[in-house]
Amino acid sequence: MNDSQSDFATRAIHHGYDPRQNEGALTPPLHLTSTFVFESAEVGAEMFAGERSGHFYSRISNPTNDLLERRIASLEGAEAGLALASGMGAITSTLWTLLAPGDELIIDKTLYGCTFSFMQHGLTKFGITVTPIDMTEPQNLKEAISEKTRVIYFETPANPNMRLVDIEAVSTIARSYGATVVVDNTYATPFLTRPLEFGADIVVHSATKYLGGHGDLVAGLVVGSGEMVKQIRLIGMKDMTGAVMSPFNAMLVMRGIKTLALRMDRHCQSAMTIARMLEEHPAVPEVYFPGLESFPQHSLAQKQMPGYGGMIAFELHGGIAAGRAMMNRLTMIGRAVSLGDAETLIQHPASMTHSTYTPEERAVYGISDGLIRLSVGLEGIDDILADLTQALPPVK
Ligand SMILES: CSC/C=C(/NCc1c(COP(=O)(O)O)cnc(C)c1O)C(=O)O
Repeated sequence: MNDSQSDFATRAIHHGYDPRQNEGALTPPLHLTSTFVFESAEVGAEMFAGERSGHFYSRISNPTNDLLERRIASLEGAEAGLALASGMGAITSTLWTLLAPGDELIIDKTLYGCTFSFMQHGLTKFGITVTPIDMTEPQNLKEAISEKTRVIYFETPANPNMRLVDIEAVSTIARSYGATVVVDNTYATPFLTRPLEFGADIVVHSATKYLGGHGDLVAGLVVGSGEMVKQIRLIGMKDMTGAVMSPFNAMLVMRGIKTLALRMDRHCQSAMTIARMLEEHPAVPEVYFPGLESFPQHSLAQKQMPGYGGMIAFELHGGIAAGRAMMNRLTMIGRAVSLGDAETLIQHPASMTHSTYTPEERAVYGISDGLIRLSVGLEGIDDILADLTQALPPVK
């Protein structure tokens, strides 16, 4: 861990909380309350009118959630944050706030399945033009963007095929048209990439993944400018989706974030080792991992995510039949969707997380039928390697 990462680790544990202001309690209090009592009727009216700050109903704000929001904002280098019920809650609350009929949303062609479905099969029903492009080539954005473009959205690395988007290049183009850049930073986390530092406007997370880090919650987060986050809170979350995070989950996400730096270091180390093993294995023709010199965007990875993360995608000779057989031979690694957990997990995007894409869409959007996705966990690296090696087709 370098100095800035050390500072990151400290803020992940301490930012925004002082035990001396909480009767010495080492950990923040959990405010399991739906509503808050007004000291007078007038104060209640002032709060609803936005003339007085404070909490009055947990669908709008809650003190436990508030601390998580300030902490994730600090880690992402943002003015403000917002806690939501799920990653999809974060994404939908954000886009319902930013978009209106007649607007255009330009997306990268590879997104998490439900995100793609919300956009391509959802927003389009409400008069919003959704334009998928290969955003790994900024020139494609220059050709696609127009005065109607309101939002540009992508994941980097993309779930599931690991493609990277040059945040700085895309943000520069977007800014010249006044379009808002929204980056889903679930795969990298702010430990590796802080998109706002490269010019993005908003970051969304499935906190279900690395931030919670223990497979025991579903949650989402948004960070951005104070004004932008206020709009997403009061329009998108409060009124359009209602996708609020329970204070209990906020407490669990804050507990997860305390060890994020440690866990990401280990995820990165183990994934690098496993990616190299897969690259050498004769049964594996393709491995997609930003840390490999053979990765097409390796130099962009070095600029944008110096630790390369814990996610790997690969293919086997023999396609999905060989992939399924391999997955079914695993004994420790779990056959499960989701990612970023202590447990190593493996799954088949085409029939699982990305089954919302039609086969034709998958072919266009870079999700091959044989692709396998691996979320490298925190088990002993020798045990992960041993399980993978015994499950892969034997080396003749
Ligand atoms: C049913 S598949 C399990 C979920 C998976 N992904 C979720 C996800 C979301 C949405 O986040 P939630 O709403 O917290 O699940 C947003 N953004 C990204 C990059 C994601 O990967 C998955 O296994 O790829």
